[in-house]
Amino acid sequence: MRRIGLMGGTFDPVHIGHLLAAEAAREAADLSEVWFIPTSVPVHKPQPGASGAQRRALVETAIAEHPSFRVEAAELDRQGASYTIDTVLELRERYPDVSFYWIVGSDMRDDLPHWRRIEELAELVVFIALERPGAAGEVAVAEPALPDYLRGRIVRGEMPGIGISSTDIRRRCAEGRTIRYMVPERVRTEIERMGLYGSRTID
Ligand SMILES: Nc1ncnc2c1ncn2[C@@H]1O[C@H](COP(=O)(O)OP(=O)(O)OP(=O)(O)O)[C@@H](O)[C@H]1O
Ligand SMILES: O=C(O)c1ccc[n+]([C@@H]2O[C@H](COP(=O)([O-])O)[C@@H](O)[C@H]2O)c1
Repeated sequence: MRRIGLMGGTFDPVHIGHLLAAEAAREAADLSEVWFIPTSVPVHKPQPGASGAQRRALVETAIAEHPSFRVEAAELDRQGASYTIDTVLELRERYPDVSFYWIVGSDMRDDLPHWRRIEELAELVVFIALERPGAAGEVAVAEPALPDYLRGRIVRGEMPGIGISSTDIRRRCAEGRTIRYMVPERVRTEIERMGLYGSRTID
């Protein structure tokens, strides 16, 4: 069975933490592909500053050179609240011969018990959790604290800790500060060209 990783995120904007997490997950679980899934309406955080089309375009730009990465627009096409269970059920119907893995940073791993229909979701995907500096779960021993339905359903992947967040990038843009090397160079120039997050050209 083909093994596909699903990298869900708001990507407001995509940054190198997302890209490294996806690549580390690909290696950790021997995935043949990783599909990036931008949310339409995130269910647990403020609404994005950039539109779905803008966030998707930036992800397309960021992953263009990776032969095994692509964008899956299921959540943007569906619109409304982006619950992962709905996305996974839809993808399983469209791709019955695929094993799906859902990729998360360690901050989200600890949040998993609060996700909609998580017991059902944990039967449909294996989660791959990547360490994220500053996340509460970073130093905790995760497995014993997990509810039964998540035991054995979370694979840990290793990646160099990247203390970058979309929040930090949006703030930097608004303050006219550099985001060079925090995002791929073409993403940076696109953000400036579109004037996103209050950015202006700082070259
Ligand atoms: N630096 C990072 N290292 C590892 N995983 C990350 C990192 N940044 C984000 N992730 C993971 O990528 C997924 C999507 O994250 P998201 O698009 O919300 O980015 P974010 O930087 O957390 O955004 P924001 O700052 O707006 O909350 C989540 O599972 C998150 O844990
Ligand atoms: O389905 C849920 O209940 C749920 C709750 C929190 C987060 N998620 C998903 O987790 C992914 C990462 O979320 P975020 O906010 O870090 O972009 C994204 O695809 C969200 O839709 C999903």
